[in-house]
Amino acid sequence: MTDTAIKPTPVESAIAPEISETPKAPAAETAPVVEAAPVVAEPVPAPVATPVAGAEPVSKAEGVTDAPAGAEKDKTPAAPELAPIAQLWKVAQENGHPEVWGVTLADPETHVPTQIVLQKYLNANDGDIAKAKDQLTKTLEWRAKTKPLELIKKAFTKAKFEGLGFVTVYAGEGEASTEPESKEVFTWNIYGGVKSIEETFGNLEEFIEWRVALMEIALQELSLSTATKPITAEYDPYKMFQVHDYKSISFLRQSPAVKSASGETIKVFAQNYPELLKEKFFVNVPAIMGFVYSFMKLFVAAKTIKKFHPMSNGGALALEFADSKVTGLGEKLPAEYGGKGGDLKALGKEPVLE
Ligand code: HEM
Repeated sequence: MTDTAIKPTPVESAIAPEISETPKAPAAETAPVVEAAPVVAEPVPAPVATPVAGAEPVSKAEGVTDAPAGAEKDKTPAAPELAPIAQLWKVAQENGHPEVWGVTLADPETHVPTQIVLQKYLNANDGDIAKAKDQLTKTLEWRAKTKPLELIKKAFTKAKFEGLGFVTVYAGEGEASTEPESKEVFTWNIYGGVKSIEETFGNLEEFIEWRVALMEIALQELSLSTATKPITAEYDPYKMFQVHDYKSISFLRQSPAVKSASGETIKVFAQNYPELLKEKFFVNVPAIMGFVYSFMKLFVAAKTIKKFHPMSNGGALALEFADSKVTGLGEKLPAEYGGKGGDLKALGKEPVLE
């Protein structure tokens, strides 16, 4: 990272008791990807091992498991177990909620977008199928209840949320292809722009709905529903960058409203949006507020924290993207983040405001 990265102040033990009211987020969003371990499932019909049409076949490690060792010794041959992805598909079918992240779920053997969604639940849980099933079930239940796609159309109060959240997409010159590597999706949270903590964070449910709407807009831009490349435990280009900008925050204490809004958002996102974060930058963090970083980290899974980059100078953000496959990504960012591109108000999408 750049030399603008600030060092968190070691105050965790001093503030640790404060967090007991908020449960620690599950290790979901950024669990390191490992090969999915073969899992013995209840006997069910064998999957049709057709490769995904028009795509690289899903490798055995993350998609297909052999019959359990010793099965052939049984007198009655055991029905072959389902591959982990097929088991997750069964969970989704049994649950009945038809979509996740804008993808209408279908048989992952032939439907790449569904393979991507289900594989992310496996990756988020280090290939642990029981945990992946549990997390997927909870997501399906949450989506059925929350109806996140409808929140994209819902109008939020301008006075509370205007200018606080944007989604931008940057594609390379002449790279407007369907390749996931040819574009980068960013969500921006300009929490430094909050005018009144009570207004923005006071109604927790409304804040979470607005935050979810922003995430769902970003997911639409990621366009998993048109994806053509299956992912594996090691390869997953369907992720986004997130930026929190704390420029000119006018309050130096974390109010209870901010604490519960951030705690609840972290929990909801870790549970329902796993494996969608590439890297997260916290910019314009006043040095005096380094302690907040230490505090926030207490809520977040260790694997997710590895993707966090606090920076005191927002103008240096563009330098962070020199390695991007999108040519000149840094230059495309708004000028206030060190690029030469249009500002967020001009280029970004916001949740609907009224
Ligand atoms: C006092 C003003 C602040 C407000 C209103 C605020 C607001 C929030 C909110 C609402 C979240 C929930 C997650 C999200 O929206 O993506 C969050 C997360 C977070 N904030 Fe802040 N924050 C403030 C200050 C800071 C400061 C100064 C830092 C230091 C870097 C910081 C670091 C973090 C971290 C590390 C997370 C966890 C992010 C995640 O799990 O993705 N916050 N903040």
